Amino acid sequence: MDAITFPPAPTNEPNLTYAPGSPEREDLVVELALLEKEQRSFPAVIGGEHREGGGAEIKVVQPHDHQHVLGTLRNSTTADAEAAVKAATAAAPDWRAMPFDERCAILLKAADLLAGPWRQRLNAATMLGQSKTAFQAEIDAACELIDFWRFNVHYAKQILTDQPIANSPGIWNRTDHRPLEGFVYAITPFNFTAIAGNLPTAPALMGNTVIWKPSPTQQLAASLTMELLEEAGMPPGVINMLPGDGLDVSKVVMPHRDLAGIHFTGSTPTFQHLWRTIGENIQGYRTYPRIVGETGGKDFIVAHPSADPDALRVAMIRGSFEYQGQKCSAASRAYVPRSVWVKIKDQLIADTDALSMGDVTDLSHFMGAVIDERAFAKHEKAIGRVQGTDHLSLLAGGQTDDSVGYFVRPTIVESTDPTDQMFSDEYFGPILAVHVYEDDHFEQVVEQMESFAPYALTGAIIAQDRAAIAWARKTLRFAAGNFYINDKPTGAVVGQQPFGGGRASGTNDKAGAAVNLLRWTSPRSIKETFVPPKDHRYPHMG
Ligand SMILES: NC(=O)c1ccc[n+]([C@@H]2O[C@H](COP(=O)([O-])OP(=O)(O)OC[C@H]3O[C@@H](n4cnc5c(N)ncnc54)[C@H](O)[C@@H]3O)[C@@H](O)[C@H]2O)c1
Ligand SMILES: N[C@@H](CCC=O)C(=O)O
Repeated sequence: MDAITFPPAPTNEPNLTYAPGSPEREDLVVELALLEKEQRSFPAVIGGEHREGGGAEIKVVQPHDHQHVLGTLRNSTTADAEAAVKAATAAAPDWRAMPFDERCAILLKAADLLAGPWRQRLNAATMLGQSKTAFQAEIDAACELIDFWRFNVHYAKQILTDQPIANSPGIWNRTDHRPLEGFVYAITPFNFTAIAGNLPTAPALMGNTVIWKPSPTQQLAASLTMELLEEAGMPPGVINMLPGDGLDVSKVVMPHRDLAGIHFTGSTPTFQHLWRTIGENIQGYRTYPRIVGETGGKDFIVAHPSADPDALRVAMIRGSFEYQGQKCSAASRAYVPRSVWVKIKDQLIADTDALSMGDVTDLSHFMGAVIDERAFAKHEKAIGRVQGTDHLSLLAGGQTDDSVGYFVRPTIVESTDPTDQMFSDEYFGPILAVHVYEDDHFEQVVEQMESFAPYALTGAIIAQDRAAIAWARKTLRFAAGNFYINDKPTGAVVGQQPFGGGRASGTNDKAGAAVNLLRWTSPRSIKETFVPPKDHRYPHMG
């Protein structure tokens, strides 16, 4: 008989520092050298079998050194997708019948493997493939992914133990937290190894089988994550990974009768396309697919005249330029009162111009390159527009160079017009738009920016005045799913600041939290009557 058990209580994985001379730095350098030398092929994983996709070849390169090829993948075809659906369907009965504790143990083992022997391999892959610095790789590929796996086990257990609180005499009520009927399609972005690892495993933990389509530019770390999960004991067919652009995969998977949910993180247009496709196919599904998507942002920092100037300056630099601004949470618009602006402007520009950028295997850099040619071109265009626009002035950065890697200098643009597109459009890179306002216009500025952008992901208020903080917290209640007071708007920690946003930023089903895991269950209410009535007549009938 199964005992009632309690998995180990989760705590956040501590960040290692990679300071010169530290053992983690030495291990990381070794892994970087190994992975740089390898030229891998990245196969699909279908029903536990590793096999080359049948479509066009895509080279996976280092963004900061785009002639350096890390490996190649082949676009997955419709035939690959059909095989993956078959494998996910075949694996489902055994996986959902597997005791919950065993499913938990697989993810807890994966977390321990990542905290130990796999840590520097996945960090190195994330640095080389996604151009993250050692620190940015550590907080993502190591700590956040470990936290997702450990905290999800804790929250899943909470869900299973959530049972009806009332039972009429002679009756026992129970809730059966079933997995969904069908498979889940997990589609993941380039920018976070942790998100890529969480999106397929969260539904799997709840007993679902999954088709996972990672981003081609994150494929190195995605393939290693898949290997790690296999080592942790994830059975064949539970998570089926299909590399490539996903276009042919979606042709098969999106209209499939057994599509039970999509777990997506990426841009708003892609998510809206997927949602529309589900709408167009709505009559063909066995059950209504769950749609969970976390998408774009136009994240803000608003400073009040009482703001601490140094706190503001550091929040602007770190919040906007860490990982080249390629976090959905990155600050890309700031509203600063003139009295504070005059105190920080020169230092802010000097600090920004001094940020070192380059090959991330040189650990002295603050930043690497943007992810690919498309992102580079988008930034060149946005910066090019500044020169010809009267109300915009370039204060820092603006230089771009793609001769070796896709480098875009951290850029600050001042705009006298808070309705410029720089305050509404997501560029997803190192460009910060600043609007300087007169000190007595704080409330008008906040009311204007509250809904000027369509997004509502992250935002920050920097202020010392408690009444101003309280007012901003209330006025900006729906402007951000993650709201920070006197801090940068990036760096949410699992279990501490559950992450996700509303409006055009997504369905706000907080990653790494119970509300997210609930979306992958379909509860069944069970009522048992111990001594059923034997007479159909009611007492009032006499
Ligand atoms: N809110 C969040 O939690 C969060 C987190 C990370 C990134 N993001 C957002 O992600 C975006 C950047 O990531 P990106 O460039 O990888 O986004 P993207 O939308 O270009 O791609 C996301 C994923 O969707 C895939 N895709 C695109 N079309 C598809 C289709 N028809 N069928 C199947 N798959 C398809 C891509 O290959 C990739 O795997 C930004 O907008 C950023 O704000 C949001
Ligand atoms: N959760 C991350 C952002 C993820 C999106 O890219 C943060 O809070 O900075």
